[in-house]
Amino acid sequence: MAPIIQVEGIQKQFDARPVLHDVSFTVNKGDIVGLLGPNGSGKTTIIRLLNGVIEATAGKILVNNWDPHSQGHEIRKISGILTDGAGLYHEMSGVDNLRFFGKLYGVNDETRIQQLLEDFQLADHQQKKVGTYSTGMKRRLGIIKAILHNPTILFLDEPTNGLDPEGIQMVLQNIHTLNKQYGTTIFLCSHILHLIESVCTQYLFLDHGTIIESGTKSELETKYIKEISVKIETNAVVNELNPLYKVVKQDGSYITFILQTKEQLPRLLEEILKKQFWIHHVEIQNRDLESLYFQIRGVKNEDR
Ligand SMILES: Nc1ncnc2c1ncn2[C@@H]1O[C@H](COP(=O)(O)OP(=O)(O)OP(=O)(O)O)[C@@H](O)[C@H]1O
Repeated sequence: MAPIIQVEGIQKQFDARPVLHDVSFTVNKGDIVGLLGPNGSGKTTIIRLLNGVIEATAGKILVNNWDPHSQGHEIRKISGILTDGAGLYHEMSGVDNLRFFGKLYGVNDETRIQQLLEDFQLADHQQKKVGTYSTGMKRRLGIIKAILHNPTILFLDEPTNGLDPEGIQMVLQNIHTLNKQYGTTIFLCSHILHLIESVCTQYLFLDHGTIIESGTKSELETKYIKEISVKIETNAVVNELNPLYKVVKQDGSYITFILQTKEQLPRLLEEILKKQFWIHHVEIQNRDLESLYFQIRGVKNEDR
């Protein structure tokens, strides 16, 4: 896949205070990239740099082969962006906001506007002033505004902030559909790791203004997760199992094992069943994105 975002040796200072140091990464067309990092690590700053809202102190950025600083208007034509305030006009109704931004993007498609209002369950509220909307409603309208012109690249800064579980599902579903149907490249940052885990294909880990790690979940798992912690609901008698499977906890019918490789898991399950014990539930505990996040940050902090 061809790269659509190329970032090389970016530095950014605000009032001589360095915020980003030597940030480099590439995003390929059609990827859904999650930029992860603690508060203040520079995620929003990166999104603003990619859109040409602010200028880098040093380094090179290309978005669809355009320089965001001198060709930001080109980038904005093919991209959608959702940021904290969403840039909505509070004195205007929801639908008028969309008509206004639609015109700016050259999209005068009332059918599309109405369809998106339906999809994000805002159709009944479209005539109300945006100032009267709840946080979640503003967020959903902001997302419609960002995707109205069917962008090639979508930048989402904390897209699920302020949304209820239904709203979160709506947004994640839409991200997925856009990517699958149109091959939209999506660059998002979020703190809610278990939510973005279901949509992202690649991750960038940012810490103190530096990308400390990147890759697919499977690449990162292979690199960082050395042991697998698995919790099994079973009536197995531990002494009757191969001692290779280390038991770290037993709580009623829940036994937690530590395995050295993922290949050991089917063997362990097979052994339990062969010995005529039952298994009701199996849960791998340390292979989720959150575990990876802490593992990576821990390892990198030790290296410092
Ligand atoms: N316009 C600005 N002027 C001065 N400092 C700024 C400006 N914008 C951001 N910063 C500083 O840059 C650092 C990175 O901010 P940024 O908003 O990019 O972090 P973030 O990772 O998005 O944080 P959060 O998770 O809290 O949204 C912070 O210390 C912030 O205070």
